[in-house]
Amino acid sequence: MRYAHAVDEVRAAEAALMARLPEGTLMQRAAAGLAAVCAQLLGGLYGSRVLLLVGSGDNGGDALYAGARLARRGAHVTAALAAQKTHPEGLADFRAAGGRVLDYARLESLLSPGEGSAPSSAARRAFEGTDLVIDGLTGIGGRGALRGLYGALVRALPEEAAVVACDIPSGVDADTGEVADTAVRADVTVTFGTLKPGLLIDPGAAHAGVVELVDIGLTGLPEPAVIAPATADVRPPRPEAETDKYRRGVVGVIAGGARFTGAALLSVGAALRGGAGMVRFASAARVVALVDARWPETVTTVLPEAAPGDDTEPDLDAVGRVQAWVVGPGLGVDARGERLVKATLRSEVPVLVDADGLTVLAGLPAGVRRALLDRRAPTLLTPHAGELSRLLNVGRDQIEARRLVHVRAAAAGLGVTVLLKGSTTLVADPGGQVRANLTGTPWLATAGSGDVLSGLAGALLAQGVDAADAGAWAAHLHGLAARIAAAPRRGLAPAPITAEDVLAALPEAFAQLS
Ligand SMILES: NC(=O)C1=CN([C@@H]2O[C@H](COP(=O)(O)OP(=O)(O)OC[C@H]3O[C@@H](n4cnc5c(N)ncnc54)[C@H](O)[C@@H]3O)[C@@H](O)[C@H]2O)[C@@H](O)CC1
Ligand SMILES: Nc1ncnc2c1ncn2[C@@H]1O[C@H](COP(=O)(O)OP(=O)(O)O)[C@@H](O)[C@H]1O
Ligand SMILES: [K+]
Repeated sequence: MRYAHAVDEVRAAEAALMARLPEGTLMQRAAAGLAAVCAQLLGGLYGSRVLLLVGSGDNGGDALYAGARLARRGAHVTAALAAQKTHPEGLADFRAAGGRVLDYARLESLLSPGEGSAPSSAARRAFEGTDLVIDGLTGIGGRGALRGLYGALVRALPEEAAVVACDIPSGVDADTGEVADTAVRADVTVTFGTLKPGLLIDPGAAHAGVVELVDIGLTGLPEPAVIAPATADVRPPRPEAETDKYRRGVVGVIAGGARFTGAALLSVGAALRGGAGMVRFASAARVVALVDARWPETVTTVLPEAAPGDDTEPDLDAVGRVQAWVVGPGLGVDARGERLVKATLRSEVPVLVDADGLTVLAGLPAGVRRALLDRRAPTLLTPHAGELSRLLNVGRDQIEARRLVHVRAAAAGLGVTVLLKGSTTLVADPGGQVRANLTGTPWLATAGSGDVLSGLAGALLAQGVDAADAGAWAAHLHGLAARIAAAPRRGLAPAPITAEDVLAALPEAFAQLS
């Protein structure tokens, strides 16, 4: 499990620890860890060229002390001072170690705009041949878009240099992962004491690269703001010797309609491979016929088409008993879809609402929606940013830029567990606990892969897994399966995949859990 704590909590824990330790101890621990990672990346230090980006705060102090350590071991280190005033003791130590200083005035003239917004050729020349950049512009104190020389300096960095960010890539909001404008793109981020949420959530996570945690002795941290399960933390139930198909859990899938049939096939397939003892499927005759043909192990029910004007509730008892419902993939957003979503939510078992089911929910009057979601059994909604945008009435771009805020708002506002899909999948429960998913690949952004996720999570719900774990574990397995499908053998470059490929790789993803 990886744990990420909010900035305020980190500061409080640091303050308590600093009060017990000689001054400067924590910064030395941080700098030692940072320098060790840089030395490892560089291989040989002798003759290597290192550039420090030094901001006005303690993040710059870490970079200066780390730079001094590398200089003492033979590296040529230059500190670009991007603020008029930088950490004085760190700077003194850096100079004493033989580091070269590019002071603020000189840096400012190097960065003075060349043609258009491109970095001036003077800055390009000055930074040419850099092997490694250490980014110490802003850490947990960074707020908003990079100001002053910071942005121009980041844009002028040589592309070929490796970049190590100190604590968090500058320009990324440590609490949320939001990026207002220019931000450092790091190969490695060396973070101190605990992870910060912005390292786990896009767009920040994509800027952080590999995250290395350095122990600085921080203790007494409260509950993390975000947790990210590792593969070892994903523990779906395993059948006991004397189990039977009913005891393992039966999942009911209601999916597909007049327009879409593929979603039903994918969702049912994933439910079957997700470890439930049985899958029941109910839909229109045409969809049922397809499911029967593709997945003969499914127990299917044809739901009678309602006559126009007939608004009687569908009879879910006719489908048989289930331990969880999945409703929505390819369902359609017409009156029939609405009646089916309402019927499942009125049941007393866990319900996962996905895809068209979510659009139906978004279209209901707020009071009706609230009453439907006010249920005792767990409810898990699995929107992508577009679906969440309809539920919250917030622009899709806003949701993608500020995932954490919006997934929390949705879970708290609707009183249910919400899994927000996308480049970072987040699962929030109404109490504010958030899980971030660490697996997956951008190749997963392919039509139908969400339907696989819903079937898989539904199967976990039917096996008695709580909504937050069902969502987080399903996302983890789904991401593992996608990686296996995209690069089936070690050393192969990832290739395009289909949702069917993800479905086919689910057994191997489960096998990786043991
Ligand atoms: N507090 C501690 O005990 C420790 C802190 N450490 C380091 O200290 C960092 C925090 O240091 P600080 O609190 O000084 O904060 P930072 O160094 O992260 O940033 C604060 C400074 O950056 C400026 N700034 C903020 N946003 C900016 C923006 N968008 N554009 C331009 N300038 C901006 C502020 O005006 C302020 O001067 C941590 O991230 C970590 O690297 C480590 O040494 C470990 C111990
Ligand atoms: N950039 C990305 N990187 C990794 N995973 C992604 C990315 N974009 C989307 N995904 C994942 O792909 C799946 C797409 O699901 P969804 O949007 O519901 O598509 P569909 O409705 O076509 O099935 C989700 O699991 C989502 O988290
Ligand atoms: K930084």
